[in-house]
Amino acid sequence: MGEAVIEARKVGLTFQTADGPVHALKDVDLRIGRGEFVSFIGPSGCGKTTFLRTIAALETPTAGVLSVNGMTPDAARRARAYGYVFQAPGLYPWRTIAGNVSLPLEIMGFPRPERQRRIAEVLELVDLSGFGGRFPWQLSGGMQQRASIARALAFDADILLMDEPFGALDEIVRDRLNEALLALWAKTGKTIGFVTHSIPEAVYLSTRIVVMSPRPGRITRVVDSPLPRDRPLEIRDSPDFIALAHEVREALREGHGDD
Ligand SMILES: Nc1ncnc2c1ncn2[C@@H]1O[C@H](COP(=O)(O)OP(=O)(O)OP(=O)(O)O)[C@@H](O)[C@H]1O
Repeated sequence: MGEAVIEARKVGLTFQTADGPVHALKDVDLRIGRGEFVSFIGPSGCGKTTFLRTIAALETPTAGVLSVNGMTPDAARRARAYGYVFQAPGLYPWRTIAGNVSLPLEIMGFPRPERQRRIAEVLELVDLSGFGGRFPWQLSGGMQQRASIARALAFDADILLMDEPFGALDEIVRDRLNEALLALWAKTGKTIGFVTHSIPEAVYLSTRIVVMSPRPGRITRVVDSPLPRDRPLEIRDSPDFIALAHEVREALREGHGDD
């Protein structure tokens, strides 16, 4: 593995709630190298979202050390080290697609010509050229999610964090977006952290799959993918793909067994 972009050492996070402490993460050790595509998979409540949020400085670990591009997550956030894609597209209905993509650039003070150049570039990357003038409600769910990916790409961060971005979409659309995401990853060389509930999605997309288990949320297995980086959708019928999916399923089952 190359240079570490994200490094977690014994990271823990305990939420103090009215019902007592909730151990959302415990002893999470992980090193993500530049250009990797790492998926996080596990049952509901195992801390996948919480871990992604700690990387993005949206939560603060209560134990251990976490670094992003060699900085604290908070310093990395201020240095615009990553784009974040949420489960729902979260586009402003009163802004056009181009206007939504433009928003982070406006906040960061990019001059108008630079904003226009970047908007055109990222809309092309997600195959939405020609839709910049439309409003979110004029687009399908899959197109809206592509627009939210464009917004996360607009300021060209090296890291893309995605929390179940395709969970709400039907399978055909999801397949297409999975293919598009791999193409984008190949083209941009970004480091991607991706949360999913779907074994086939994790296996199709990832160079490594991190299997997590709840109570307390922890990593129970990290599975390296032997699949080539160039992956047509048909690869899902190959013996290597099926064996890998089986391995991830077994790891999920073992994690459950410890409860
Ligand atoms: N702000 C919070 N306050 C208290 N508890 C929280 C908070 N955020 C998350 N939790 C708890 O931490 C645990 C991990 O939650 P998290 O959302 O990270 O799980 P997840 O694996 O992403 O689940 P899902 O797949 O359902 O999204 C859960 O028990 C959850 O209830």
